[in-house]
Amino acid sequence: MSESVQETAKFIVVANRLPVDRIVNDDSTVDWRSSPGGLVTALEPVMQARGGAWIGWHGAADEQVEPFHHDGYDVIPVALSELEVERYYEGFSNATLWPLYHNCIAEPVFHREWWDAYRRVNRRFAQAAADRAEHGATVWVQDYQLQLVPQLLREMRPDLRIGFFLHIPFPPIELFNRLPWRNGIINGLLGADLVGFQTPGHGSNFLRLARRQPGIEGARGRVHLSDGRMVTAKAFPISIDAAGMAELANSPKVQAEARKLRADLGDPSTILFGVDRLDYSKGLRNRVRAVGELFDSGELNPEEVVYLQLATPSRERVEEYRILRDDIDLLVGRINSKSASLARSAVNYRYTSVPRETLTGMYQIADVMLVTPLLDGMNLVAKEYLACRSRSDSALVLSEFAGAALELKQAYMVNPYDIDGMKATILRAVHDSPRVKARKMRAMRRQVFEHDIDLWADSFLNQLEGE
Ligand SMILES: O=P(O)(O)OC[C@H]1O[C@H](O[C@H]2O[C@H](CO)[C@@H](O)[C@H](O)[C@H]2O)[C@H](O)[C@@H](O)[C@@H]1O
Ligand SMILES: O=c1ccn([C@@H]2O[C@H](COP(=O)(O)OP(=O)(O)O)[C@@H](O)[C@H]2O)c(=O)[nH]1
Repeated sequence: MSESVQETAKFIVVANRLPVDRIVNDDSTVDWRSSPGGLVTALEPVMQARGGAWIGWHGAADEQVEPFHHDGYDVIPVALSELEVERYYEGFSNATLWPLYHNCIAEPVFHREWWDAYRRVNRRFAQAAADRAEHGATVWVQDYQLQLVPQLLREMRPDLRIGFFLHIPFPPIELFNRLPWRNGIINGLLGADLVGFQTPGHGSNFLRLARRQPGIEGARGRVHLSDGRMVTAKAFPISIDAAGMAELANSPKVQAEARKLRADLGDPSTILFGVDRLDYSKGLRNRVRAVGELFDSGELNPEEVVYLQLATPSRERVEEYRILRDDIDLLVGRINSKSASLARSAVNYRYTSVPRETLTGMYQIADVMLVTPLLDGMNLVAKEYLACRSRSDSALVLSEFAGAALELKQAYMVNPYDIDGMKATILRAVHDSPRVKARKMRAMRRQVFEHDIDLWADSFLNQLEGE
């Protein structure tokens, strides 16, 4: 395969994020770092297998970066100004749409200038795809930051096959209809031939709204537009490269890392583990409270049990995320000040991201994995744990409001709003017999290995290309 960047591509992914972030250091030197979040984890192996071009923002403001070749595909950076980062990314995407689509856990903020920036930036992404696509190419647009791209791209290039996948929940009509620009968003999405969702419920919410648009009729997962086009909406639950992760987990390097991590934590008899972007949708406040109360009451003994929680920095300039960071610092500090032995802390909390090998090592030492979002499109962390941890005496505590809960039915299921219920379930996950845990793990691991990222990409793209 050629190592130089191609002028055009017959397969293109368009996402707000590129797989790598450009970091400009204080001394003006430049580093590239792996981008945060599950979207990148999921799409990287798809691009490595298929080749083509990935169009996205490189994570730094006011910087023009030339296209480059990376891991078997072309990376086409789209530039954003500082004001666009503020209004399109932090504003409309992450202070309007993100809370609105996550059940208004935080109050969505509506500003007309943010919407204007969102439209302008969506047009830039659509233009970049139109310029790069071969005649008849397949273009796969990703996520809530780019919901206008399908329609804009179709106007520019009617010859293309256009797919769209939403990684986060699509809200019920009563919430979506608060959005002053709701028709713009629905029409934007209807520019695609196929719109994919994480769960059937999200797809039905979208179809109900689409059918209310003038001139649109629909039945059985499809809508017919007045121009004769047909748009299909369907669930395609996203997944991970399960075999690749298992291989990494079993490598001598990660095994050694796991042993060292366990020793560094003081070799406790039980390790509870959580890893999340520091986002209010992930339910960290309630999770930390629940575990803290278990330490307080002595139901978990801090001499024997450690709770390791990694929170990866996310959207740090958005108000709600700053407040959350302070809240978690405070909660963890309180627990440790009460229950810490001199030798080690009950809660080992790290506000950082870690290399893939280290994270894999952490999954390996986690006796009980805590995944308790208030609402989550899918949650790949739950699936990664299952792929990496082959020991049968393991337990996954999972929120019923994560998309993953529809597939991982044998998990220790919790309502993350019910702190007492969560405490009882965590204790069950710690104390259940190895036989009970083994049965659950076997069934869930089978599900993850049989429904991996290749199956996700193939099902979506085969359907799109057959439409
Ligand atoms: O790009 P950021 O603003 O730093 O945020 C990171 C990503 O977060 C979201 O991830 C979602 O996608 C996952 C994979 O489908 C899914 O498991 C998870 O439930 C979602 O929250 C966001 O949707 C991405 O666009 C961001 O890149
Ligand atoms: O230090 C870290 C912490 C997390 N992750 C990855 O971030 C992704 C989180 O995806 P998920 O779907 O659980 O949630 P999102 O952050 O996308 O909402 C997973 O693939 C993790 O392996 C990572 O690469 N480094």
